Amino acid sequence: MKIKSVAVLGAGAVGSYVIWGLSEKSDIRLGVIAEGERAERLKKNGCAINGKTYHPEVWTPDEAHDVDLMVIALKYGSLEGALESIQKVTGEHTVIMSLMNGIDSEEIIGRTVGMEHVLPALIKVASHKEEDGYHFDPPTTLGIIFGEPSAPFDSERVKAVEELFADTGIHFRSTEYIQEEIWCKFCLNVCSNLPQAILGAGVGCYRDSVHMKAISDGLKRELEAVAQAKGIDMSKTESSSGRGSAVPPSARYSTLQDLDAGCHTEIDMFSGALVRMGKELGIPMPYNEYTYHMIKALEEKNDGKFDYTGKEELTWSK
Ligand SMILES: NC(=O)C1=CN([C@@H]2O[C@H](COP(=O)(O)OP(=O)(O)OC[C@H]3O[C@@H](n4cnc5c(N)ncnc54)[C@H](OP(=O)(O)O)[C@@H]3O)[C@@H](O)[C@H]2O)C=CC1
Ligand SMILES: CC(C)(CO)C(=O)C(=O)O
Repeated sequence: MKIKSVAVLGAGAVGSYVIWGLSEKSDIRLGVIAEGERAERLKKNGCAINGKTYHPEVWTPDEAHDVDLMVIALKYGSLEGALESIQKVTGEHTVIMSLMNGIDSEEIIGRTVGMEHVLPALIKVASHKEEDGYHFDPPTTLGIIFGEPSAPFDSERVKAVEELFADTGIHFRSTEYIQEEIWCKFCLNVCSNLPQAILGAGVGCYRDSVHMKAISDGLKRELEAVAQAKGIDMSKTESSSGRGSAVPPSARYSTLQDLDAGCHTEIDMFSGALVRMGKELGIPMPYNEYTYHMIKALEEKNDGKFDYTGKEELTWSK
C-alpha cells in the first residue's frame, strides 16, 4: 500500500501543519477539501503558513472521492455539519486520520463511514493564527501520533503513513497504545487549556500559581477516575507522552485562543464529555462541572449577553 493522494479537511491551525509538511512532496497529490466561498478564498489566497504561501489543490468532496488519506482537522462544532462531506470523500480504501482534540471524533466519524476507515491519531502542536497566516515552531513540535487500536500494530496502513511522513518535516511516531495516548492528550487539554482560558493568562500560570495548579490537579483527578473506570491505563504512555510541545509561559492554548477570538470553544468535547461520562459512571465531577459552566458563560459574554450598557432596569442579588 502506498499513499499517493492526501486530502485535508480543515485548513486551519492544525491542517496547516500537514499542508506545510506534505507540500514539498513530489510523488503525491495534496488537496484541501472546501466548497463555496471557502474554496474560492483558498484558491485565490492559498494557505499562508510560517511566512510562506502554499497552494495545495482545492477539491470539492466529490472531487476528493476515494482519496488515499483524508486528514480531518476541524473544530468540534464543525464536525457534525461536515459528516456528509466526509462520507462523500470516503472510498473503499480511504484511510481517515482525525487530528481533532477530544476522545470522540473517531467514534463520530466511524459511525458515519465505518470504523474500518479510521486510523486513530492525535497531534501535539501549538499552532495559532496571526495576521499573516498560521504559525507553529517545527523543531519543537512533537507532531502526529497514530496507531492501530488493536494488533497487528504494524499494519499496511500504519507503514504507508510512516512512509508518507518519513522524508517531510512532519514529526511523527506510531504507537501500540493509541487509545491511551489519546486519553493522555485529552488530559493535557482538560488540565492545561481550561483553567488558563478562564483566567485569561499564559500557561506559565500553572508554574507560578499554586491556585491554578490546584484547579488543574482537581480536573486531572476527575479525569483519571473516569479513565480508570473505563479501563484506560494512561501510565502505559508515561515514558513516551509525559509532556506536550515546549512552549513559552505566555502560550495560550486553543481554548483561550477561541475565547480571545470571540468564538465559541470546544468545551463540549472536554469538560462537557467528562461530565456526561461521570454521570453515566456515577463519578462526581465538581471541577469539570464548574469549568464547563464558566467557559459556557465566557462564550455568552463574548456573544454580548452581559453587555448591560444602556439597560437601566434593576436586578436583585439573592
Ligand atoms: N490549534 C492548535 O494548536 C491545536 C488544535 N488541535 C485541535 O485540532 C482541531 C482543529 O483546530 P484548529 O486547527 O486550531 O482550528 P481552526 O479553526 O484553526 O481550523 C479549522 C478549519 O476548518 C475549516 N472548516 C470548518 N468547516 C469546514 C468544512 N465544512 N469544510 C472544510 N473546511 C472547514 C475552517 O475554515 P474557515 O476558517 O474558512 O471557517 C478552518 O480553516 C480542534 O479539535 C483542536 O482542538 C489540536 C492540537 C493543537
Ligand atoms: C495543548 C495543545 C497546544 C497541544 O497540542 C493543544 O492541543 C491545544 O492548544 O488545544
